[in-house]
Amino acid sequence: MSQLIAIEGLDGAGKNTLVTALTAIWQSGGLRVAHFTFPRYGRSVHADLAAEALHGGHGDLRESVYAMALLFALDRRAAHASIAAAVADCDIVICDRYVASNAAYNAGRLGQDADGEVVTWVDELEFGRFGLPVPDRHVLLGVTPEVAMSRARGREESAARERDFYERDNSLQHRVDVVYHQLARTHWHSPWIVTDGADPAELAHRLRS
Ligand SMILES: Nc1ncnc2c1ncn2[C@@H]1O[C@H](COP(=O)(O)OP(=O)(O)O)[C@@H](O)[C@H]1O
Ligand SMILES: Cc1cn([C@H]2C[C@H](O)[C@@H](COP(=O)(O)OP(=O)(O)O)O2)c(=O)[nH]c1=O
Repeated sequence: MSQLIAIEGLDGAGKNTLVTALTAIWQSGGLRVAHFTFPRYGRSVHADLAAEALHGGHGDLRESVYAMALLFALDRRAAHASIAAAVADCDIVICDRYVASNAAYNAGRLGQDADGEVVTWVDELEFGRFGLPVPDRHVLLGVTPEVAMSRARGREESAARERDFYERDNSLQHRVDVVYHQLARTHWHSPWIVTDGADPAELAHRLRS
């Protein structure tokens, strides 16, 4: 039976690295794996507008928490059919960021907890109104904000990839971290595993068991 898995964590936590490792492990075991990365930059106008806003474009767009959240949600809505097709075709569909990113970042921005208003709004919009599939499992790559921010800084220097408005905001990263751990503790929508990502082989096995 197909499994939908969401990998969550702060900017620079190592999600992309972990998703690549998990995908390789499962594929080498003969499993059919599909992978999505949100935001879908270059493929979704909503994702591109959000990225441009996070780098200073589009006036005061980024000041609006709900407008930014809506752009990220519309990006996922446009991927709905592709996700459903992947779930039908593959053994595992893994998402590098998914709906919980919108919950954690926007609760963090508003200083709310995981049981606050904006998390309920994201839930009702994306899983309710848009009908996006609920992940079978969530993984929180729960390295500390200090580790994640130092990796994001390292990436900025080595890959000439400028950090955006959220990545530069240390206190936002700390608040998002708190909400992510609240979502994980309460197993928001499905069981959550919190990991430091150091042993992808063990995690790959655990996610299949
Ligand atoms: N386990 C790890 N230990 C040390 N560095 C790591 C680890 N995982 C990722 N990195 C590095 O940290 C940076 C951010 O990793 P990345 O996977 O792009 O994070 P994310 O997708 O969460 O933003 C990259 O430069 C990557 O090489
Ligand atoms: C997918 C998603 C991302 N975000 C935030 C998290 C990140 O700080 C920011 C950009 O996403 P990110 O994955 O960090 O993209 P990149 O590092 O490749 O630019 O958007 C949301 O607030 N909601 C969402 O639904």
